[in-house]
Amino acid sequence: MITESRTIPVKKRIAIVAHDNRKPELLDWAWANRELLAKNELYGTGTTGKLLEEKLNQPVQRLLSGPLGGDQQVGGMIAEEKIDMLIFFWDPMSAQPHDPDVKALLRLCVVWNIPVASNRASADFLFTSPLMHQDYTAVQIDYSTYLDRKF
Ligand SMILES: O=C(CO)COP(=O)(O)O
Repeated sequence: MITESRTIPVKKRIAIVAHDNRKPELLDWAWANRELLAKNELYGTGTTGKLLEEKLNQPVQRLLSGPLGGDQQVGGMIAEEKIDMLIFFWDPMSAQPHDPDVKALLRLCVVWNIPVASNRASADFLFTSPLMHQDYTAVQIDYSTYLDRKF
């Protein structure tokens, strides 16, 4: 099943996303981790990206706002192997109008074996991993057998 691998470089391309109720928590976490964030390449959905850029005084490549397609853009970039890691503080207490997009993004992270943090503790564990400071070979599962079914 495992057919390929890809190298996640030292300088990681990190997508950062937060729903509105969790933006303060994300910004707190980002400030506490600003030194390591500065060594990596950041991408963000519209509003999250703007707030991060202001808070960190570091460039963040901004995509569309989540409900307007930003989550789907991040998912597309994951499928094109342009994102290495996702920090996504999603809201467990409120329904989102673009819930299918949120689910699709989280699904693609599993498909492409992308490390994901959805809360502060998991983000801390990722960011204190020695793998943050070295190349990492991530295996890639070959899901094509799922698609080869004969009907
Ligand atoms: O809705 C989002 C993720 O699902 C985030 O979008 P914004 O960063 O534009 O608020």
